[in-house]
Amino acid sequence: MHANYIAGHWVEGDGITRNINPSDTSDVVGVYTQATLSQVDDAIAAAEAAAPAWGSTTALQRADMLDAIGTELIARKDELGRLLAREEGKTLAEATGEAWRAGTIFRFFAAEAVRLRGDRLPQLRPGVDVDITREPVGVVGLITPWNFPLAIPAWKIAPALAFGNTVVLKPAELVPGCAWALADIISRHGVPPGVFNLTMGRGTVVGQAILDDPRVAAISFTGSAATGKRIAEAAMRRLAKVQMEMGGKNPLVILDDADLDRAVDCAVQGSFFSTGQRCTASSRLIVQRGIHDRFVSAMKTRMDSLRTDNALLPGTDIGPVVDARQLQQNEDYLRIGRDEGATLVHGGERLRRDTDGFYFSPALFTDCDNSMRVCREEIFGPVAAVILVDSYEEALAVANDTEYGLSAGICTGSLKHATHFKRQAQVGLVTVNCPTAGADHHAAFGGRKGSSYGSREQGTYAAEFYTTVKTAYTAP
Ligand SMILES: NC(=O)C1=CN([C@@H]2O[C@H](COP(=O)(O)OP(=O)(O)OC[C@H]3O[C@@H](n4cnc5c(N)ncnc54)[C@H](OP(=O)(O)O)[C@@H]3O)[C@@H](O)[C@H]2O)C=CC1
Ligand SMILES: O=C(O)CCC(=O)C(=O)O
Repeated sequence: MHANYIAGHWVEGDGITRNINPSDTSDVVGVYTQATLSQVDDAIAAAEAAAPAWGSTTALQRADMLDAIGTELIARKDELGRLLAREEGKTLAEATGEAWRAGTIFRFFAAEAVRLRGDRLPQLRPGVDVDITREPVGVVGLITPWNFPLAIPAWKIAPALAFGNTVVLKPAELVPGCAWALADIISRHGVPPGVFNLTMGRGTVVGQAILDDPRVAAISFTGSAATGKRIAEAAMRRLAKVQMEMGGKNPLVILDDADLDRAVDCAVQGSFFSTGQRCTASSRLIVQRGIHDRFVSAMKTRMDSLRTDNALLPGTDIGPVVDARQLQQNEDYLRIGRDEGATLVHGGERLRRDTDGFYFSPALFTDCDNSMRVCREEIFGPVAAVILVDSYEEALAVANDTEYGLSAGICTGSLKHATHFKRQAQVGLVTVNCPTAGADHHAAFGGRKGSSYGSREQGTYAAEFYTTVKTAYTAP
């Protein structure tokens, strides 16, 4: 049994989660405990008690610990990648890349800890100095989803600790293995008891208890828009600082002058890699008339060559869907799309493989209209909808006609259109001749409209959420 990590101790709760491999449902990755409400209370109390001392450590002390954690993650990327692929279903290559990415994130924030800057402003009143410094927020609650079980916890935990906060992490119940492995590594690199706590269990129980606790000063959440709204309401009720990264319905625009091979690469990677289970996935492919038929035909050819199979097998391009519920959701949207008049031109089938898993072939719809539900609602699976347009102007209008605003891409050879799109796309992340998915850890990550709320994650921008600004006037 894998236990929670609370106040520097491994503690068993009273329920269990069996972590099932979506590539092979007979494979139990591990058995994980679920925190009781009193254990969540203990974790928050420990984090609160540890906060003053941790906030007073030197930046170099914190940097050294984060660097050591990152170094271990990178050194063990193959083993951790295997664990991730087993519990979440990403291909081994993607999962190993994610383990490496988690390590580089810790190392990046190790350096950020010592780079945190303040300001000294000119005096306005004679003899009165004005300084601006950034201080830790206090106890932060981190609630994370299943689709990036190492990278997302890493990009929340690392800046939180770097800037002197203490942490209570609630990972998604579907993927406790990576969170537990991360806690195990953190516990062995000198982080004092109470500074980092892991409480596993259900969102509606453990997550809700963290959300509602007044000692938790800030909440960082990634997950669905529906849960995000509940998180926002709970945070607002008690005026907690909150940051939320939610869904997307991300457009990839393909203009007549695009390089066809590159456009197909971007679409296939963005729509189907990681089984389409990314908030940055390209789920709407907005294609200009002159290239439309060639693009659809080239997509079908490329999709024929994609192997959907066990995530651990070499040669697998697309792993399984994460669980039976998500598989059902994907299939429901295929039916909804067909009923609305879209044409399924490729994939969308449940597949049988040597092991019993949730296999679903990437699906491509054509003849889509942006008002259809498959073009408006996040499916969170390997399903892309092609929308035909006549001009760049129409493509931009369709791209922006969504309640979401996370990422948007354009494939074009035109500097004029690329430049205009970069400025006019109503999103937080815009790409030109690159997939809409796949963010770098040193750059700001987040969106607009219904996709995100609060300040940006990652890069130097993360300091905004994990610190609070203090202005000091001093007459020496
Ligand atoms: N944009 C994104 O990055 C993601 C979007 N999604 C979308 O969300 C759908 C459902 O996925 P799911 O994982 O259930 O997403 P959720 O939004 O339900 O879950 C995200 C996290 O929030 C937790 N949570 C759930 N309810 C509460 C609550 N009341 N209070 C506090 N925490 C809570 C979950 O816990 P637990 O699940 O352990 O109970 C999980 O840790 C997907 O089909 C997909 O459409 C999912 C993942 C990521
Ligand atoms: O595209 C990425 O690399 C990150 C995507 C992400 O954060 C998500 O899907 O939740």
